Amino acid sequence: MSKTTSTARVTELARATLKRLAELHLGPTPDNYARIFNELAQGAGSPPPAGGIPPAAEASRAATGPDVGPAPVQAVAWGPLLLHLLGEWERSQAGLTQLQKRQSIEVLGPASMPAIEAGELRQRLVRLLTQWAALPSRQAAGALADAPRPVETPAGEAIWRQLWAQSLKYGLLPTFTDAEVVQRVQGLIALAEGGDAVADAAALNVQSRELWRLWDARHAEELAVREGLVRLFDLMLDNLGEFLAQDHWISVQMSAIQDILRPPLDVRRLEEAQGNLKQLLFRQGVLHKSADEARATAKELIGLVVRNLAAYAEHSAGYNQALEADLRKLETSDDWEEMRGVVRGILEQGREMQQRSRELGGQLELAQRQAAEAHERIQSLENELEQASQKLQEDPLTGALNRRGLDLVFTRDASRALRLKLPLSVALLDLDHFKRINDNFGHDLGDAFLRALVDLTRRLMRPSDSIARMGGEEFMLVLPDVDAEQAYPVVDRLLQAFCAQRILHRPSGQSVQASFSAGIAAWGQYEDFVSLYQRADAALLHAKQAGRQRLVYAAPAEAGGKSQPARPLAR
Ligand SMILES: Nc1nc2c(ncn2[C@@H]2O[C@H](COP(=O)(O)OP(=O)(O)OP(=O)(O)O)[C@@H](O)[C@H]2O)c(=O)[nH]1
Repeated sequence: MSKTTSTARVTELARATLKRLAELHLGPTPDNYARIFNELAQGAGSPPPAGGIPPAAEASRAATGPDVGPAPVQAVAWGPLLLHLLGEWERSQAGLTQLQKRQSIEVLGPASMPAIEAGELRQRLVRLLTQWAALPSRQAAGALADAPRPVETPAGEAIWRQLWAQSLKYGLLPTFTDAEVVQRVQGLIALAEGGDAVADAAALNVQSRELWRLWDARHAEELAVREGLVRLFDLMLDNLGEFLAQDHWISVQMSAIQDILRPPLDVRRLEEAQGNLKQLLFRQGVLHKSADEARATAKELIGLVVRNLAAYAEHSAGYNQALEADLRKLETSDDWEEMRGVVRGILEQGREMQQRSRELGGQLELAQRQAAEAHERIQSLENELEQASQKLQEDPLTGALNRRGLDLVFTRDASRALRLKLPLSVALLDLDHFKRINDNFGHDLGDAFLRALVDLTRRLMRPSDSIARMGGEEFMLVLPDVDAEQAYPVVDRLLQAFCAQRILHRPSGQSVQASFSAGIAAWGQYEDFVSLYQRADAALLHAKQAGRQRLVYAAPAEAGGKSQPARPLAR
């Protein structure tokens, strides 16, 4: 066997090894590589490579490339894509000449490449590589005959290098932050763009592979770390939230952060939510610190008063004892001089006591004033803190609770109902023909009706009742202490007041009226929220189907939470 033939075999074996690694979803580590290479070499009757991994192994997974077929084009990362391009460029596909490959790349439009958008370039590349990858290799598997290497023309080489440089510049470079990787990519772009084509081709090849290896290692590790962190963070929040459940504002923060972490993680949503949360946390942090300081001041004042009172009590106890002794002396003494001395002493001590109590009185008054101020400050800070926390639970348009707020309220009211064995009902409200109102009079008027409903609810219902916006024009009322029959007149009163209320549409001068339909459901003890919501929703649907502007009872929870033909009430 000639030296050239042996080298070609090893190269082919290396390529087959990489393919096998990819099929088995094994990482291209030296150990995995050596094991598979040996297996294939034994199968093909070739000796295992001497000196570890042969040069072709450096192609890593490029020989097979990423699974560009089924993955959405946007999801294909540039790194694997470019490696795939390298691999397919080097592979000899049956029925595809190197000239045809070069022509396909020319068609990608490298001449106008600077004008091509990165996404468009990626799409074109993916399409092309999918076609190339579908073609079998020119040699049958296991046949390790030499393949004639197509000869590169200088023009083809130039196009290839240009495509490579543009892909790196517009596709890969913007995705890196790591300084070392960025530097390497820039070096590679410079190499691909200029210089002596023939002399630099080998360097370009080697450096591209090195870059890929570096990128692959960093990327895989970074991904694993990020996923692990999110999981860890989520777990921590779960436990911390429970642990701190009694601290209302912290538990609200926890649920807000968990909302952000809920997949799919969308970068824009993540950044927006992080921004809001940061602001809120900062604000709450400041308020908390001020409240703590005010509390510490109040504590200090109380300590001062107690210390003064103790000193005063000690002193007055001493005064009383001295007074008793003087009085006894007065009773038993016949000596006028002695008696005068005793009386003088008593008067002196009395004056001292008076002075002391005046001082203490002044101190007490000051302390009392400061304590009252501190108390007021604590209260107002705590109110502000509460309001800041509530913002996280509020729908910004109407001021009704949002879904998170509803979760908290429902959990609170349901556990209270369970504890006190009291009923609890909900009503699911949906504005009628709301689209028509929006379409005819504009969204501002639509919004005004949404706010009007929430305002009316606040005016007409008990302070313990709550209203939450479920989304769009759908709201949920949570009514503690009432069953469905008792909830009916309450919701009916709201419906009548809402229908009677007209809102002026200034541009047309029309006064517009709206209505809603509702499904009323009594909570079955231990029933979960989803089942309660579904029953109320089924009743709401019946109310809509029966003509709107009406209330319908939901099927009882005992019926397994399944809706039954609803019982419309006379209206
Ligand atoms: N003004 C305003 N409109 C909204 C808001 N959220 C959702 N909507 C609109 O509410 C309308 C709801 O329309 P549909 O779901 O067809 O319901 P509908 O017209 O009320 O019909 P029925 O419920 O069957 O009586 C849509 O046009 C939404 O765009 C909002 O915050 N403000």
